[in-house]
Amino acid sequence: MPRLNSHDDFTPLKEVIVGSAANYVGHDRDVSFELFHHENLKGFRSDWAYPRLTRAAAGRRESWTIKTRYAEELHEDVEALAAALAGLGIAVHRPLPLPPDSAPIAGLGWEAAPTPALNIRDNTLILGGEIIETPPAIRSRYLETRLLAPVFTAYWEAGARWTTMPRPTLTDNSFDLSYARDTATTLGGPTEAIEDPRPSPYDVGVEMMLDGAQVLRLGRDLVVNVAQDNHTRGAEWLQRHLGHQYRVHRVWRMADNHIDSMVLALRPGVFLARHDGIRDLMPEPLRSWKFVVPPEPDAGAFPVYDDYEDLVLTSPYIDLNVLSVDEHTVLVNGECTGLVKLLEAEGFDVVPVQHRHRRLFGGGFHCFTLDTHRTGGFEDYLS
Ligand SMILES: NC(=[NH2+])NCCC[C@H](N)C(=O)O
Repeated sequence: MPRLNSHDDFTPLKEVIVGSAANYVGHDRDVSFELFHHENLKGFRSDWAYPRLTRAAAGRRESWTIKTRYAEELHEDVEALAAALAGLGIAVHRPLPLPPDSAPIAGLGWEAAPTPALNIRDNTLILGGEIIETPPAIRSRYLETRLLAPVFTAYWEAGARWTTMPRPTLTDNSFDLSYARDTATTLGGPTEAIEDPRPSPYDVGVEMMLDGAQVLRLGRDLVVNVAQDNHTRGAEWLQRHLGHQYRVHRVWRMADNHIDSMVLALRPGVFLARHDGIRDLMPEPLRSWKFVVPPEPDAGAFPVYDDYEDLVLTSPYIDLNVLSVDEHTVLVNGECTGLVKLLEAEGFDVVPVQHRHRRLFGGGFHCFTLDTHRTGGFEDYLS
């Protein structure tokens, strides 16, 4: 296994891990899940999005079955993504698949059904030659990175540093509810508060939680989206851990959590951004970059889901979540023709890959992957 080296999202990609959708059978709807996906579950008011939930969710755990056809089609699309990357000459690694009928996992005072290591961008941050496992905010994802342990072990054996951020206890009181309580969503509408956390003998107060996908990596500069105190603590940990070599720029509430359906760097000087306002939310030195903004998503490009049976977890902007293979070549969901055309007009080579159910499983190609080897180094793109 060659050495781990990944400082950015756009220099030539040599090795990547592609998530697995095997045996994705359902979601555990407990307080951690409801809070994390709050914005899409409750805040998005549009006639083609999921209607708001009617019952308070705090403290409850309810399993929500995903229709077999959607799970199978997702699996097909993810396997095709892995094959497309391999076809481009990139070494592709895979997590362990979640076994069928896997037993629930448990923490102090809670139990949850595990989900497969699909959106692997979320719970790990690769910074250069270091693997940093980030503290999960969703209970059912608590052990997800263990499915990546064989790959991480191989990189460790080849010399990588391997770090785990402090693990949260994830009691109901661990969560800072302020974002869910007091913001208009990034999609415009107000959100409904999630109330009524249950006390636990294991309460430790508000904990550090930060997903790798909240971090935009640009060599020695990191842009970290912070929306509430769980994130503030995570960003603080990261700054202390990395010391002064890195510049950790915090951006306030660009998104509820993940940044990668808001803004992605396509090459030095060029961002792909959800809307024009993203420029003003970025750290000052990055505002002079070009921001390419795709046309508004076309409602007709998404499968039609059942308002009550199918849980929509992402916004219609999810196709912005592309994966760059190098500074000229981008893997794009072929179903998103507006974006394909725009990137071609901007001079990129687009590799179209099918991804049908991007609204049901929380991610696109950037989320499903973790680039472990790109040729770029610890550059200063701001000078
Ligand atoms: N790394 C990820 N899982 N990113 C996906 C973010 C999706 C975002 N919450 C949206 O609704 O568009």
